[in-house]
Amino acid sequence: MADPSAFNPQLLLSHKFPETTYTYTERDVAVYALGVGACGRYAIDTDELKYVYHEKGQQFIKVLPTFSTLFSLGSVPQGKDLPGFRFDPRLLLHGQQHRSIQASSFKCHLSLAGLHDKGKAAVLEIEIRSYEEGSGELLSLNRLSAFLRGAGGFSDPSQPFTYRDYPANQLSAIRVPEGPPYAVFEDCTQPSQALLYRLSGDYNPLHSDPMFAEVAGFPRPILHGLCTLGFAVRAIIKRICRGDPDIIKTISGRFLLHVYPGETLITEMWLQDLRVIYRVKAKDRNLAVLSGFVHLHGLAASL
Ligand SMILES: CCCCCCC/C=C/C(=O)SCCNC(=O)CCNC(=O)[C@H](O)C(C)(C)COP(=O)(O)OP(=O)(O)OC[C@H]1O[C@@H](n2cnc3c(N)ncnc32)[C@H](O)[C@@H]1OP(=O)(O)O
Repeated sequence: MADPSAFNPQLLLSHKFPETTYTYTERDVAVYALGVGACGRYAIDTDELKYVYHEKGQQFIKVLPTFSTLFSLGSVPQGKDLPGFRFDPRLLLHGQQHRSIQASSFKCHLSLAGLHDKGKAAVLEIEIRSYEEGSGELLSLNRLSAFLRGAGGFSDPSQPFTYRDYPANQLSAIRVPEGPPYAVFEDCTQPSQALLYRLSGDYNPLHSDPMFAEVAGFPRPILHGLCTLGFAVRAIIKRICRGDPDIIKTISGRFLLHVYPGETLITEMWLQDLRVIYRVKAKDRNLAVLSGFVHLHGLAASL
């Protein structure tokens, strides 16, 4: 449990994060796509080759919509306490992710979007708004929740501390429909998936170091949550968007259970107007590992 005397809500809520810049190249885009399994089963997959190769040159490759989730990770204070709030970074798990957006250099503004005392854990929400340099146009909004095991219990249990600065209808916990899914897609992660994904910038040893993973409570390194999310959204682009990534508008997901690199993932999809509810299961364990929803700009012509 957290030490309640270390908790200072005023200090925490008034904390200003430094502005950061995120810059990327076509190479980063392609490395990311490979990291989330694009062309993993079939190197000349016509739906996916465009994320890593274009016959006219690399500047023409397509950017996966989940690429923008990377803007958040470079700028969040991983492995550090925040002013007025203490936690053990080794016990941190990515809990949720929400993003709405595409350009090559951004200014990223971080802010604290929420903090909740769940007793056994604290849920810390961080919002990252990415703006185009020069015009200042808002290009992407990411909100991530970190589930900080062992950092709860910092407030009065009869009135646990809870703070959120965004509308409740943006929360991603979702009820999966009872009926059969509209579409299903099965894909294999590789045993080396996390080692490849980390090259996109998330070097947390939880995903690569067996000793670190053990301290965090896992028999071996686990997959990055955002890698699993990348697999899920690729499945939706394939099955619902008929290969067109630009149809994706917003993405939300809650990480329900860890995934081991090498596991086969089954993504089930339910279509409700312009919303896709999805659930990802680890096939061999038959357990749900991620669920959420995606909003679409429209439906693919062939649906
Ligand atoms: C400073 C921020 C830096 C962030 C950097 C991100 C670095 C990335 C790391 C990773 O990628 S880790 C790998 C991906 N994540 C995972 O594998 C996590 C998978 N999920 C789980 O293991 C579990 O769901 C959990 C998060 C351990 C929670 O399970 P548990 O059984 O302990 O919780 P519950 O008893 O069900 O719920 C308690 C309480 O918390 C709320 N809650 C539950 N899950 C989440 C979640 N995923 N996100 C946010 N909140 C969650 C839940 O609603 C309960 O609240 P109440 O309903 O009681 O109010």
